[in-house]
Amino acid sequence: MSSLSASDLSVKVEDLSVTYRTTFERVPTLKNAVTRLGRGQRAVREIHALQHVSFDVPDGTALGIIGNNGAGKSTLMRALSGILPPTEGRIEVNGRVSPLLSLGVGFNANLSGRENIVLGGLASGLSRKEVQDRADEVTAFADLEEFIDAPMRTYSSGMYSRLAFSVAVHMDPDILMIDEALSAGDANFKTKAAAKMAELRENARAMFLVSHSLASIQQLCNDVIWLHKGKLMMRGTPDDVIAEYTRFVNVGSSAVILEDL
Ligand SMILES: Nc1ncnc2c1ncn2[C@@H]1O[C@H](COP(=O)(O)OP(=O)(O)OP(=O)(O)O)[C@@H](O)[C@H]1O
Repeated sequence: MSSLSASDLSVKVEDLSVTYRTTFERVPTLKNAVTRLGRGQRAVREIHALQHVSFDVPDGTALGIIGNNGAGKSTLMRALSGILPPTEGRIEVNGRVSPLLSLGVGFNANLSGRENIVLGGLASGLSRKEVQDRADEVTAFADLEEFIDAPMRTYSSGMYSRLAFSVAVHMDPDILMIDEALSAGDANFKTKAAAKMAELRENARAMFLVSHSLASIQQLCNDVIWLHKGKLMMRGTPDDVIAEYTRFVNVGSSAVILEDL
């Protein structure tokens, strides 16, 4: 039985840890090489990308996720969207989550943009007909009419991101997950994307936004968590958390510098 109350919580994260295990070839030292006759040695490296993170997300929350490179933000988004199973702890999600295509998961570069729209839509739980009905709108929003039948490997990174964003926001998600969406595309697209997110915020149960632009976080979110080296450092209002984070990284409060974090 879920302990999540359908009426007021969209997401509950309890004691979540995610550990990546990678193996690598250890470079043999001369002595090792001689005694082990030059055989390479496999070693396992564990990366504790998230460590005992807990938080609740009430309906109506636009949650910003901030933190330095490698803090665990994308890992958290992957775990929330169900792509990555928790190593420990649990995640309860109440509603349909938008596909996380902007992370490079879900799109197949050998297929056309149009075929990838269908894949993304199916991944987010829509029927083929529902997705096909929206394909033109998705394409138009991404300004990709001319290119939509070309394989995605021929797209620029901006075109790729615009399509990812457009698919994510047109699938009527209950929970909208956006990773670095504001850095997708050019200035014109950024403005359009920000307006779309503000509109969706009204309808979606919750929104998660990972961004290095603290100005965007401040503008679009009403709640913020700050991750650092896999740990939850702080949860609070955008003003409070951004102030603490800025103090932590010791850059002062110049808006120009804030934008560059
Ligand atoms: N597939 C993976 N395999 C192994 N380690 C990984 C993998 N993905 C991420 N990591 C590691 O997990 C940690 C958290 O990475 P993550 O991408 O979640 O951080 P982030 O906060 O999103 O960073 P950024 O701001 O640079 O995007 C990092 O130490 C990273 O090297």
